[in-house]
Amino acid sequence: MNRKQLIEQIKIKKSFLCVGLDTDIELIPKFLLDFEDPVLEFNKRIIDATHDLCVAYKPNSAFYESRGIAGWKSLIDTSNYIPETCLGIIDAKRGDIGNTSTMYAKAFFDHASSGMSFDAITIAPYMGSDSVKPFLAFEDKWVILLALTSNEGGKDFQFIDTENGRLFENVIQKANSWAGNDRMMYVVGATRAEEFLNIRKFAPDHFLLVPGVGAQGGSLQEVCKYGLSESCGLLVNSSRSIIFASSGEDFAERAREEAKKLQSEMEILLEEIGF
Ligand SMILES: O=C(O)c1cc(=O)[nH]c(=O)n1[C@@H]1O[C@H](COP(=O)(O)O)[C@@H](O)[C@H]1O
Repeated sequence: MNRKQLIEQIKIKKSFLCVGLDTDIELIPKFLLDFEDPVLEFNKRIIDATHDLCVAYKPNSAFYESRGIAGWKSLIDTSNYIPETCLGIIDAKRGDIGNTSTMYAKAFFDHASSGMSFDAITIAPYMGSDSVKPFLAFEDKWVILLALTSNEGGKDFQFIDTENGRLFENVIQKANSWAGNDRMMYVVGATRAEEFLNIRKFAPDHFLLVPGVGAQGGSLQEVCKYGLSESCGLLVNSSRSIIFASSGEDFAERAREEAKKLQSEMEILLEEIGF
């Protein structure tokens, strides 16, 4: 899905919600354990219940890799179940020397090779340009670079002063020369709402992937106050607060209710900026 198509979906659905598929097999309703692939069954029902309310799904690969072969199979089958009207983001936080990055890119982007063809991948910037560019060599795919993360430890390095501002500002400025806003997004945690105004100086109309609303306590209103751009420019992710809203048989309906609450707030926020 390219930038134009993503913006179209945001307009159609009046939503910039990303549902995080952090599907912990220990937390899914017990009755699903009778299915051949309980995680896939869970994800399918979540997707069926929410796809008209969100514009992206983000499986976090840790929850799948941790289950070995069965987990990879759940991830592959989930990737192929994500509808075309939603951006498929694999949250893998990769990045390595060039030839290794190319293999990571093949793993998540090249359907003929791995059975998966996500639209976008989260990447750690620490190893620099030659660790990121192999992902950009795959046509029409997005890199979502970690800039300012939502966790407490994000402050350990990301706020260090450099001659080009703080390290996360430096990351954005540098990465802007690797690809435009049609191929590059940045991760900015919802718990850092006060920084959005500043980030928009460096990335005025880039899409920002914003995790941290819901279980981590970030505020959608605060993020939007400073973060919305003229093309919307936000994908706000929530994982646990949606997918684990109930541990009973009604989990998919409850997930829909939680997604609907966020979508309704988003609709108002989009209207306010005339989007
Ligand atoms: O790259 C991410 O998505 C990410 C970056 C970040 O700074 N903080 C963060 O929480 N995430 C991811 O976003 C999701 C947040 O999940 P919830 O806290 O359950 O909504 C998890 O998959 C995290 O790995």
